[in-house]
Amino acid sequence: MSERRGGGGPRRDDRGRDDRGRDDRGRDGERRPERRGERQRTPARERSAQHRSSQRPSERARRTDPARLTAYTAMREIDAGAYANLVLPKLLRERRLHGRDAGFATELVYGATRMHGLYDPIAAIAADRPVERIDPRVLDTMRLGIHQLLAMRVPTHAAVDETVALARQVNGAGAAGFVNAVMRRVSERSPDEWVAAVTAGRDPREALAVRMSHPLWVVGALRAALIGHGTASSETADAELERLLEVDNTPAKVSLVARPGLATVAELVDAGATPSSTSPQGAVLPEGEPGSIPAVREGRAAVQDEGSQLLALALASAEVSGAAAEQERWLDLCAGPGGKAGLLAAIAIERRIPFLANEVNAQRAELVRQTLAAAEARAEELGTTVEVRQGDGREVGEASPAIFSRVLVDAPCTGLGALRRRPEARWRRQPTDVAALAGLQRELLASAIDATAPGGVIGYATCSPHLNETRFVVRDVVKKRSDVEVLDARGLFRDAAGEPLPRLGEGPFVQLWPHVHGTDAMFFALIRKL
Ligand SMILES: C[S@@+](CC[C@H](N)C(=O)[O-])C[C@H]1O[C@@H](n2cnc3c(N)ncnc32)[C@H](O)[C@@H]1O
Repeated sequence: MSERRGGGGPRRDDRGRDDRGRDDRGRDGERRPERRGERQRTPARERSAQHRSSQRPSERARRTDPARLTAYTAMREIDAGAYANLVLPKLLRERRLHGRDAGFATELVYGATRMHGLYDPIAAIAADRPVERIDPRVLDTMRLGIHQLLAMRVPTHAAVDETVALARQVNGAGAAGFVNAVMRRVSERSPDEWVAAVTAGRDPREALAVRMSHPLWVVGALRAALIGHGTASSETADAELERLLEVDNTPAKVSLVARPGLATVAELVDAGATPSSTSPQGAVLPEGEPGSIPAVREGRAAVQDEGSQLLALALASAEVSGAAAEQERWLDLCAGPGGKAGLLAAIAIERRIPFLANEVNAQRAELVRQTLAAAEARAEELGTTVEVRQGDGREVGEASPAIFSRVLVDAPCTGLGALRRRPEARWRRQPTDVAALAGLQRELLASAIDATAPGGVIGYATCSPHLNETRFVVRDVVKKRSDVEVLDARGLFRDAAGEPLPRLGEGPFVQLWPHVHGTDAMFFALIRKL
């Protein structure tokens, strides 16, 4: 699209650039005021000034509120590659937005980012042009407006007026007229009518992908995973898939873990959390900032998905025998940023077992050090060790063969099991990523097996249920070796009351699901070294 501004001076497209490609906008894309005397008024500027004076002052001065402006800035940064969960809290802090304003901006950014697979076709119909022909900045404004109109309880007039005010402020007056027309058209139909309009004529899988705002390849991969892990049959897969996609579009609750020996669930409950029914070490924070809880601030507790807690607890409770049992030593091969290492290290320390966390990336290794600081201090008190090492996990098996009793490989993966936490992730991942990670995942698992002492156990985990990152990796690595056996891991997954967790798949592996267990879709395989 090129919504040109009129007049004979430098023409500006709706990217805010003039004919010479100069950008006259600040970080928000907001127009910077010209310095006094910087430029003479051209006839066109004169006309524009006359036009402004015929506008109602309320219209002329109309600026949107800080929450919407912050949401727009976050959307632009996400478009440039930022992560929503990092950029938004930073902007909220910088702009001192708290409470309801912060909540509103968060809902706008997360909702508009997550749902633009549905909103873009709606925008295309309302704008009467493909979204590829709408400037990305203007499209972000529209996505925020459509989310308010179709998914939030913002009154229609406020959603339209505020979106137009935002467009005028950040996209320019020409674009604001265009946004106004699109918002009015969107407001003429109900959400259901829009879904019917954008899915008409599509095959059922594609219609589901658009309605649930997921890339088609992700929908296909998740359906295959539901069947391949034994969670659904081909008859029940579609209903199950729909529930899964719905939960992917629902903000995840804030789960906390009390690291054993450092904090207790009771301490988290005293701070306002409720005990988790899923994890014996877990609690759920209904509202408020986790960072305001002393145990979290001090690294004795942390924010952690209950699925991650369950698999760390499962690895810690698996039986080891032989040489591995004689001298226990634990390894987390791919530890960054340290969530599971934090829980495993705390358990190891209580049992006076040395713990090593390995991570290839220097920055992430530093995060692991920070995460384990409280555990390290406790280890010193109890005369044991917690170490962090930066290095390639693929080399550990050869460098330190057969010395660890329990090894976790929480492999780098596509993260398709944690889409509800990362609104932009579904749009960034590509089917080629799965193949690109395949070799690394196999090499890391093989190295972990080499590093494990006879009688020891290896836990292979991913936060993706994709069959190529889970079952097929384990199958391929195990079939090449005669020194391992796959164990049935299901019995090790127990809820907070100690009862077996239901619906873990057909075994021997465990596949957790957000719509079944309320956790991320974590995969876990338990392998014994013979
Ligand atoms: C899924 S994350 C691990 C998450 C972590 N276990 C936690 O709970 O916080 C995978 C990690 O593997 C690391 N990684 C990637 N390639 C690696 C390699 N060759 N050796 C060791 N770590 C690697 C990544 O940098 C990333 O930090």
